Amino acid sequence: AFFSDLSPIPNAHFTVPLSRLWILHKRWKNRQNRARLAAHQKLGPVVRIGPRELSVNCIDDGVRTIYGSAFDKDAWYAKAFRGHEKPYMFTMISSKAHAERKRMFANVYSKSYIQKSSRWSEMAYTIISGRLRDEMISWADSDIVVDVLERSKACLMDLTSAWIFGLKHGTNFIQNVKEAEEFFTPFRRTFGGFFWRTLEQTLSMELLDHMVAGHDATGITVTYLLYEISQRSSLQRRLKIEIQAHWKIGQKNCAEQLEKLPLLDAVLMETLRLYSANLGPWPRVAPSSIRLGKFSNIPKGTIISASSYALHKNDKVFPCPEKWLPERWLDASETQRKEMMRWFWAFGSGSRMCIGSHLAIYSKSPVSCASSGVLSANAVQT
Ligand code: HEM
Repeated sequence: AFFSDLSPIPNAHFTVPLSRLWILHKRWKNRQNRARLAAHQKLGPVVRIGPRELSVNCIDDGVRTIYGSAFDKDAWYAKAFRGHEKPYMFTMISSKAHAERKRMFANVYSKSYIQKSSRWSEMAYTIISGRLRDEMISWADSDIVVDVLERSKACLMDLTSAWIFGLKHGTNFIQNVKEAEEFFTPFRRTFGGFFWRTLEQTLSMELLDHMVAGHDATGITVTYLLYEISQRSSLQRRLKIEIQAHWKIGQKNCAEQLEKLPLLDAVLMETLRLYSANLGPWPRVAPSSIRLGKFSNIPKGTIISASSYALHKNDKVFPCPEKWLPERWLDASETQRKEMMRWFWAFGSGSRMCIGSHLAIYSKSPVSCASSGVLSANAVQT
Protein backbone atom coordinates (compact mmCIF):
# COMPACT_ATOMS: atom_id res chain seq x y z
CA ALA A 1 0.00 0.00 0.00
CA PHE A 2 2.87 2.42 0.78
CA PHE A 3 4.44 1.72 -2.65
CA SER A 4 1.31 1.79 -4.82
CA ASP A 5 0.69 4.26 -7.65
CA LEU A 6 -1.22 6.36 -5.09
CA SER A 7 1.77 6.71 -2.74
CA PRO A 8 2.94 10.13 -4.13
CA ILE A 9 -0.45 11.59 -3.09
CA PRO A 10 -0.52 13.14 0.41
CA ASN A 11 -2.31 11.07 3.05
CA ALA A 12 -5.16 12.60 5.06
CA HIS A 13 -3.99 10.36 7.93
CA PHE A 14 -0.93 8.14 8.26
CA THR A 15 -3.10 4.98 8.32
CA VAL A 16 -4.94 5.58 5.03
CA PRO A 17 -2.55 3.64 2.74
CA LEU A 18 -3.33 0.53 4.82
CA SER A 19 -6.91 0.86 5.96
CA ARG A 20 -10.24 2.68 5.50
CA LEU A 21 -10.68 3.00 9.25
CA TRP A 22 -9.90 6.73 9.35
CA ILE A 23 -12.54 7.72 6.79
CA LEU A 24 -15.08 5.19 8.11
CA HIS A 25 -14.66 6.60 11.62
CA LYS A 26 -15.15 10.17 10.33
CA ARG A 27 -18.27 9.05 8.43
CA TRP A 28 -19.65 7.30 11.49
CA LYS A 29 -19.06 10.44 13.58
CA ASN A 30 -20.72 12.53 10.84
CA ARG A 31 -17.53 14.55 10.43
CA GLN A 32 -16.42 13.35 7.03
CA ASN A 33 -16.88 16.65 5.18
CA ARG A 34 -15.10 18.69 7.85
CA ALA A 35 -12.21 16.22 8.05
CA ARG A 36 -11.78 16.18 4.29
CA LEU A 37 -11.91 19.98 4.04
CA ALA A 38 -9.25 20.26 6.76
CA ALA A 39 -7.08 17.74 4.88
CA HIS A 40 -7.42 19.72 1.63
CA GLN A 41 -6.62 23.01 3.35
CA LYS A 42 -3.44 21.46 4.76
CA LEU A 43 -2.35 19.12 1.95
CA GLY A 44 -3.73 20.46 -1.35
CA PRO A 45 -6.48 19.65 -3.84
CA VAL A 46 -5.83 15.89 -4.17
CA VAL A 47 -5.68 13.85 -0.96
CA ARG A 48 -5.62 10.12 -0.26
CA ILE A 49 -8.31 9.01 2.17
CA GLY A 50 -8.11 5.21 1.86
CA PRO A 51 -5.97 2.44 0.31
CA ARG A 52 -7.68 3.06 -3.06
CA GLU A 53 -9.74 6.15 -2.35
CA LEU A 54 -9.06 9.83 -3.11
CA SER A 55 -10.72 13.13 -2.31
CA VAL A 56 -10.43 16.05 -4.75
CA ASN A 57 -11.12 19.72 -4.25
CA CYS A 58 -10.36 21.44 -7.55
CA ILE A 59 -12.27 22.01 -10.78
CA ASP A 60 -9.67 21.67 -13.56
CA ASP A 61 -7.99 18.26 -13.54
CA GLY A 62 -10.38 17.31 -10.74
CA VAL A 63 -14.17 17.67 -10.79
CA ARG A 64 -14.18 18.22 -14.58
CA THR A 65 -12.36 14.90 -15.12
CA ILE A 66 -14.22 12.79 -12.60
CA TYR A 67 -17.78 13.90 -13.24
CA GLY A 68 -17.60 13.50 -17.03
CA SER A 69 -19.54 10.64 -18.59
CA ALA A 70 -16.65 8.13 -18.54
CA PHE A 71 -16.69 7.63 -14.77
CA ASP A 72 -19.37 5.34 -13.32
CA LYS A 73 -20.92 5.87 -9.90
CA ASP A 74 -19.44 3.73 -7.15
CA ALA A 75 -21.41 0.76 -5.74
CA TRP A 76 -21.80 2.88 -2.55
CA TYR A 77 -24.98 4.42 -4.00
CA ALA A 78 -26.85 1.11 -4.10
CA LYS A 79 -25.71 0.26 -0.53
CA ALA A 80 -26.33 3.69 0.98
CA PHE A 81 -29.80 4.00 -0.54
CA ARG A 82 -30.87 0.39 -0.16
CA GLY A 83 -34.40 -0.55 0.78
CA HIS A 84 -35.59 -0.38 -2.80
CA GLU A 85 -35.60 -3.57 -4.81
CA LYS A 86 -34.90 -1.90 -8.11
CA PRO A 87 -32.33 0.81 -8.85
CA TYR A 88 -33.62 4.21 -9.86
CA MET A 89 -31.95 7.05 -11.71
CA PHE A 90 -29.98 8.29 -8.69
CA THR A 91 -28.58 4.84 -7.76
CA MET A 92 -28.07 3.33 -11.22
CA ILE A 93 -24.49 2.36 -11.98
CA SER A 94 -24.72 1.32 -15.63
CA SER A 95 -24.51 4.39 -17.84
CA LYS A 96 -26.64 2.73 -20.56
CA ALA A 97 -29.56 2.00 -18.20
CA HIS A 98 -29.15 5.46 -16.67
CA ALA A 99 -29.23 7.21 -20.05
CA GLU A 100 -32.45 5.37 -20.97
CA ARG A 101 -34.13 6.33 -17.70
CA LYS A 102 -32.94 9.92 -17.90
CA ARG A 103 -34.42 10.30 -21.38
CA MET A 104 -37.85 9.56 -19.88
CA PHE A 105 -37.69 12.55 -17.52
CA ALA A 106 -35.18 15.08 -18.88
CA ASN A 107 -37.75 17.11 -20.81
CA VAL A 108 -40.25 17.71 -17.98
CA TYR A 109 -37.48 18.91 -15.67
CA SER A 110 -35.74 21.09 -18.24
CA LYS A 111 -35.50 24.81 -17.71
CA SER A 112 -37.29 25.73 -20.95
CA TYR A 113 -40.17 23.31 -20.26
CA ILE A 114 -40.79 24.72 -16.76
CA GLN A 115 -40.38 28.30 -17.96
CA LYS A 116 -42.98 27.90 -20.67
CA SER A 117 -45.37 25.88 -18.55
CA SER A 118 -48.67 27.56 -17.68
CA ARG A 119 -49.20 24.56 -15.36
CA TRP A 120 -46.25 25.75 -13.29
CA SER A 121 -47.71 29.25 -12.94
CA GLU A 122 -51.08 27.81 -11.91
CA MET A 123 -49.42 25.54 -9.35
CA ALA A 124 -47.33 28.36 -7.90
CA TYR A 125 -50.45 30.52 -7.65
CA THR A 126 -52.61 27.89 -5.96
CA ILE A 127 -49.99 26.51 -3.61
CA ILE A 128 -47.98 29.58 -2.70
CA SER A 129 -50.44 32.41 -2.99
CA GLY A 130 -53.56 30.45 -2.11
CA ARG A 131 -52.28 28.12 0.61
CA LEU A 132 -48.84 29.03 1.95
CA ARG A 133 -49.26 32.78 2.10
CA ASP A 134 -52.55 32.52 4.01
CA GLU A 135 -50.99 30.07 6.46
CA MET A 136 -47.97 32.31 6.96
CA ILE A 137 -50.10 35.36 7.62
CA SER A 138 -52.08 33.42 10.22
CA TRP A 139 -48.82 32.25 11.88
CA ALA A 140 -47.52 35.81 11.93
CA ASP A 141 -50.80 37.16 13.33
CA SER A 142 -50.88 34.64 16.16
CA ASP A 143 -48.13 33.85 18.61
CA ILE A 144 -47.82 30.17 17.76
CA VAL A 145 -44.44 28.46 17.35
CA VAL A 146 -43.98 27.09 13.84
CA ASP A 147 -41.62 24.28 12.86
CA VAL A 148 -40.28 26.00 9.77
CA LEU A 149 -38.39 22.94 8.50
CA GLU A 150 -41.47 20.70 8.63
CA ARG A 151 -43.68 23.36 7.04
CA SER A 152 -41.09 24.06 4.31
CA LYS A 153 -40.89 20.36 3.52
CA ALA A 154 -44.69 20.18 3.43
CA CYS A 155 -44.84 23.08 0.99
CA LEU A 156 -42.12 21.62 -1.22
CA MET A 157 -43.85 18.24 -1.21
CA ASP A 158 -47.04 19.96 -2.40
CA LEU A 159 -45.13 21.65 -5.23
CA THR A 160 -43.18 18.53 -6.25
CA SER A 161 -46.14 16.17 -6.13
CA ALA A 162 -48.28 18.67 -8.07
CA TRP A 163 -45.58 18.88 -10.71
CA ILE A 164 -45.38 15.10 -10.99
CA PHE A 165 -49.07 14.11 -10.60
CA GLY A 166 -50.93 17.35 -11.31
CA LEU A 167 -52.50 19.75 -8.80
CA LYS A 168 -55.61 17.61 -8.37
CA HIS A 169 -53.67 14.49 -7.39
CA GLY A 170 -50.82 16.13 -5.50
CA THR A 171 -50.59 16.47 -1.71
CA ASN A 172 -51.94 19.40 0.30
CA PHE A 173 -49.64 19.13 3.30
CA ILE A 174 -49.58 22.89 3.89
CA GLN A 175 -53.20 22.85 5.00
CA ASN A 176 -53.51 19.22 6.13
CA VAL A 177 -50.96 19.23 8.92
CA LYS A 178 -52.10 15.87 10.33
CA GLU A 179 -51.78 14.18 6.96
CA ALA A 180 -48.30 15.67 6.59
CA GLU A 181 -47.29 14.35 10.02
CA GLU A 182 -48.55 10.89 9.14
CA PHE A 183 -46.54 11.00 5.97
CA PHE A 184 -43.28 12.35 7.32
CA THR A 185 -43.17 9.95 10.28
CA PRO A 186 -42.44 7.34 8.88
CA PHE A 187 -43.15 8.35 5.33
CA ARG A 188 -41.79 5.19 3.75
CA ARG A 189 -44.60 3.15 5.31
CA THR A 190 -47.20 5.49 3.89
CA PHE A 191 -45.53 5.29 0.54
CA GLY A 192 -45.60 1.50 0.66
CA GLY A 193 -49.39 1.68 0.83
CA PHE A 194 -52.08 0.81 -1.61
CA PHE A 195 -51.48 3.70 -3.95
CA TRP A 196 -47.87 2.81 -4.55
CA ARG A 197 -48.53 -0.92 -4.87
CA THR A 198 -50.94 -0.23 -7.69
CA LEU A 199 -48.24 1.53 -9.68
CA GLU A 200 -45.73 -0.44 -11.67
CA GLN A 201 -42.89 -0.86 -9.20
CA THR A 202 -40.02 0.54 -11.24
CA LEU A 203 -41.91 3.73 -11.93
CA SER A 204 -43.10 4.09 -8.34
CA MET A 205 -39.51 3.81 -7.03
CA GLU A 206 -38.34 6.40 -9.51
CA LEU A 207 -41.11 8.85 -8.64
CA LEU A 208 -40.71 8.22 -4.93
CA ASP A 209 -37.07 9.28 -5.26
CA HIS A 210 -38.06 12.47 -7.07
CA MET A 211 -40.60 13.25 -4.35
CA VAL A 212 -37.98 12.65 -1.65
CA ALA A 213 -35.39 14.81 -3.43
CA GLY A 214 -38.01 17.44 -4.17
CA HIS A 215 -39.29 18.00 -0.65
CA ASP A 216 -36.26 17.13 1.45
CA ALA A 217 -33.23 18.91 -0.06
CA THR A 218 -35.31 21.83 -1.27
CA GLY A 219 -37.19 22.11 2.04
CA ILE A 220 -33.91 22.20 3.99
CA THR A 221 -32.52 24.93 1.71
CA VAL A 222 -35.69 27.02 2.03
CA THR A 223 -35.48 26.74 5.82
CA TYR A 224 -31.93 28.12 5.85
CA LEU A 225 -32.97 30.85 3.45
CA LEU A 226 -35.84 31.89 5.72
CA TYR A 227 -33.56 31.75 8.74
CA GLU A 228 -31.06 34.12 7.11
CA ILE A 229 -33.58 36.63 5.73
CA SER A 230 -35.59 36.62 8.95
CA GLN A 231 -32.60 38.25 10.64
CA ARG A 232 -32.14 41.05 8.14
CA SER A 233 -35.08 43.43 8.03
CA SER A 234 -33.52 45.74 5.43
CA LEU A 235 -32.90 42.78 3.15
CA GLN A 236 -36.54 41.72 3.60
CA ARG A 237 -37.66 45.19 2.56
CA ARG A 238 -35.38 45.26 -0.49
CA LEU A 239 -36.57 41.80 -1.53
CA LYS A 240 -40.19 42.83 -1.18
CA ILE A 241 -39.65 45.97 -3.29
CA GLU A 242 -37.84 43.97 -5.97
CA ILE A 243 -40.50 41.29 -6.08
CA GLN A 244 -43.42 43.73 -6.13
CA ALA A 245 -41.81 45.72 -8.93
CA HIS A 246 -41.26 42.77 -11.22
CA TRP A 247 -43.59 39.95 -10.45
CA LYS A 248 -47.13 39.16 -9.50
CA ILE A 249 -47.75 35.67 -8.28
CA GLY A 250 -50.07 33.85 -10.66
CA GLN A 251 -49.03 35.79 -13.74
CA LYS A 252 -48.19 33.85 -16.89
CA ASN A 253 -44.63 32.54 -17.29
CA CYS A 254 -43.89 33.24 -13.65
CA ALA A 255 -40.82 30.99 -13.68
CA GLU A 256 -39.21 33.09 -16.41
CA GLN A 257 -40.09 36.26 -14.55
CA LEU A 258 -38.39 35.05 -11.38
CA GLU A 259 -35.07 34.81 -13.20
CA LYS A 260 -35.03 38.56 -13.64
CA LEU A 261 -34.85 39.37 -9.92
CA PRO A 262 -31.16 39.90 -9.08
CA LEU A 263 -31.53 40.15 -5.28
CA LEU A 264 -33.69 37.03 -5.09
CA ASP A 265 -31.18 35.23 -7.31
CA ALA A 266 -28.31 36.33 -5.03
CA VAL A 267 -30.18 35.12 -1.93
CA LEU A 268 -30.89 31.73 -3.50
CA MET A 269 -27.37 31.22 -4.83
CA GLU A 270 -25.75 32.17 -1.52
CA THR A 271 -28.05 29.84 0.41
CA LEU A 272 -27.27 26.98 -1.97
CA ARG A 273 -23.57 27.77 -1.66
CA LEU A 274 -23.33 27.87 2.12
CA TYR A 275 -26.13 25.51 3.10
CA SER A 276 -26.24 23.10 0.20
CA ALA A 277 -28.51 20.28 1.38
CA ASN A 278 -26.85 17.55 -0.69
CA LEU A 279 -23.25 18.14 0.22
CA GLY A 280 -21.68 14.95 -1.09
CA PRO A 281 -19.10 13.55 -1.33
CA TRP A 282 -20.30 11.81 -4.51
CA PRO A 283 -18.03 8.84 -5.34
CA ARG A 284 -17.03 7.78 -8.86
CA VAL A 285 -14.75 4.99 -10.10
CA ALA A 286 -11.75 5.64 -12.39
CA PRO A 287 -12.42 3.77 -15.66
CA SER A 288 -8.71 3.65 -16.64
CA SER A 289 -5.39 5.04 -15.46
CA ILE A 290 -5.92 8.79 -15.06
CA ARG A 291 -4.27 12.05 -14.06
CA LEU A 292 -5.56 14.38 -11.34
CA GLY A 293 -3.84 17.69 -10.57
CA LYS A 294 -0.10 17.01 -10.64
CA PHE A 295 -0.54 13.26 -10.01
CA SER A 296 -0.52 10.83 -12.93
CA ASN A 297 -0.93 7.02 -13.14
CA ILE A 298 -3.86 6.95 -10.75
CA PRO A 299 -4.97 3.35 -11.34
CA LYS A 300 -8.23 2.11 -12.81
CA GLY A 301 -10.73 1.26 -10.08
CA THR A 302 -9.64 4.07 -7.72
CA ILE A 303 -12.65 5.62 -5.99
CA ILE A 304 -12.61 9.41 -6.24
CA SER A 305 -15.05 11.98 -4.90
CA ALA A 306 -15.64 15.68 -4.39
CA SER A 307 -18.15 17.61 -2.28
CA SER A 308 -19.89 20.96 -2.61
CA TYR A 309 -19.13 21.43 1.09
CA ALA A 310 -15.38 21.75 0.37
CA LEU A 311 -15.58 23.31 -3.11
CA HIS A 312 -17.83 26.10 -1.82
CA LYS A 313 -15.32 26.96 0.91
CA ASN A 314 -12.60 28.09 -1.50
CA ASP A 315 -11.73 31.49 0.00
CA LYS A 316 -10.04 32.72 -3.18
CA VAL A 317 -13.34 32.42 -5.03
CA PHE A 318 -15.71 33.01 -2.10
CA PRO A 319 -13.94 35.35 0.40
CA CYS A 320 -15.10 34.78 4.02
CA PRO A 321 -16.65 31.47 2.87
CA GLU A 322 -18.32 30.73 6.22
CA LYS A 323 -20.43 33.88 6.02
CA TRP A 324 -23.81 34.13 4.28
CA LEU A 325 -23.23 37.13 2.02
CA PRO A 326 -25.73 37.43 -0.85
CA GLU A 327 -23.99 40.69 -1.81
CA ARG A 328 -21.07 38.67 -3.17
CA TRP A 329 -23.31 37.62 -6.09
CA LEU A 330 -24.58 41.17 -6.68
CA ASP A 331 -21.21 42.92 -6.46
CA ALA A 332 -19.21 40.38 -8.50
CA SER A 333 -17.75 41.51 -11.81
CA GLU A 334 -18.55 39.39 -14.86
CA THR A 335 -15.22 37.56 -14.54
CA GLN A 336 -15.70 36.97 -10.81
CA ARG A 337 -19.22 35.64 -11.31
CA LYS A 338 -17.99 33.30 -14.02
CA GLU A 339 -15.38 31.93 -11.61
CA MET A 340 -17.97 31.61 -8.80
CA MET A 341 -20.25 29.68 -11.15
CA ARG A 342 -17.36 27.38 -12.13
CA TRP A 343 -16.95 26.43 -8.45
CA PHE A 344 -20.66 26.37 -7.65
CA TRP A 345 -21.52 22.69 -7.32
CA ALA A 346 -24.76 22.46 -5.30
CA PHE A 347 -26.33 20.29 -8.01
CA GLY A 348 -23.20 18.37 -9.05
CA SER A 349 -22.13 18.33 -12.70
CA GLY A 350 -21.83 16.19 -15.81
CA SER A 351 -24.15 13.43 -16.94
CA ARG A 352 -25.27 12.62 -13.38
CA MET A 353 -25.98 16.21 -12.37
CA CYS A 354 -29.24 16.82 -10.51
CA ILE A 355 -32.13 16.45 -12.93
CA GLY A 356 -34.37 18.53 -10.62
CA SER A 357 -32.10 21.59 -10.33
CA HIS A 358 -34.44 23.91 -12.26
CA LEU A 359 -37.50 22.59 -10.46
CA ALA A 360 -35.68 23.20 -7.16
CA ILE A 361 -34.76 26.78 -8.09
CA TYR A 362 -38.22 27.59 -9.38
CA SER A 363 -39.85 26.04 -6.30
CA LYS A 364 -37.69 28.00 -3.91
CA SER A 365 -38.26 31.31 -5.64
CA PRO A 366 -42.01 31.74 -5.11
CA VAL A 367 -41.72 30.37 -1.56
CA SER A 368 -39.11 33.03 -0.84
CA CYS A 369 -41.27 35.68 -2.49
CA ALA A 370 -44.30 34.81 -0.39
CA SER A 371 -42.18 34.57 2.74
CA SER A 372 -40.29 37.80 2.30
CA GLY A 373 -43.59 39.60 1.78
CA VAL A 374 -44.89 38.26 5.06
CA LEU A 375 -41.64 38.60 6.95
CA SER A 376 -41.18 42.24 6.09
CA ALA A 377 -44.71 43.03 7.17
CA ASN A 378 -44.39 41.24 10.49
CA ALA A 379 -40.73 41.50 11.62
CA VAL A 380 -40.18 37.85 12.47
CA GLN A 381 -37.89 37.17 15.42
CA THR A 382 -35.61 34.11 15.54
C1 HEM B 1 -32.00 22.16 -3.34
C2 HEM B 1 -32.45 21.07 -3.89
C3 HEM B 1 -31.58 19.98 -4.48
C4 HEM B 1 -30.23 19.77 -4.35
C5 HEM B 1 -29.22 20.58 -3.54
C6 HEM B 1 -29.90 18.61 -5.16
C7 HEM B 1 -28.62 18.09 -5.33
C8 HEM B 1 -28.31 17.01 -6.13
C9 HEM B 1 -26.96 16.56 -6.42
C10 HEM B 1 -25.68 17.19 -5.86
C11 HEM B 1 -27.05 15.49 -7.25
C12 HEM B 1 -25.88 14.72 -7.87
C13 HEM B 1 -25.46 13.57 -7.00
C14 HEM B 1 -24.34 12.76 -7.62
O1 HEM B 1 -23.51 13.27 -8.37
O2 HEM B 1 -24.31 11.59 -7.33
C15 HEM B 1 -28.46 15.24 -7.48
C16 HEM B 1 -28.96 14.22 -8.27
C17 HEM B 1 -30.30 14.00 -8.49
N1 HEM B 1 -31.35 14.82 -8.07
FE1 HEM B 1 -31.21 16.52 -7.00
N2 HEM B 1 -31.05 18.13 -5.73
C18 HEM B 1 -32.10 18.95 -5.36
C19 HEM B 1 -33.42 18.86 -5.76
C20 HEM B 1 -33.93 17.87 -6.57
C21 HEM B 1 -35.31 17.80 -7.01
C22 HEM B 1 -36.39 18.85 -6.77
C23 HEM B 1 -35.44 16.64 -7.71
C24 HEM B 1 -36.73 16.17 -8.33
C25 HEM B 1 -36.85 15.68 -9.44
C26 HEM B 1 -34.11 15.98 -7.74
C27 HEM B 1 -33.82 14.77 -8.35
C28 HEM B 1 -32.54 14.26 -8.51
C29 HEM B 1 -32.25 13.03 -9.25
C30 HEM B 1 -33.27 12.09 -9.92
C31 HEM B 1 -30.84 12.86 -9.24
C32 HEM B 1 -30.04 11.75 -9.90
C33 HEM B 1 -29.60 12.22 -11.27
C34 HEM B 1 -28.77 11.20 -12.02
O3 HEM B 1 -28.12 10.35 -11.43
O4 HEM B 1 -28.77 11.31 -13.27
N3 HEM B 1 -33.24 16.77 -7.03
N4 HEM B 1 -29.21 16.19 -6.80
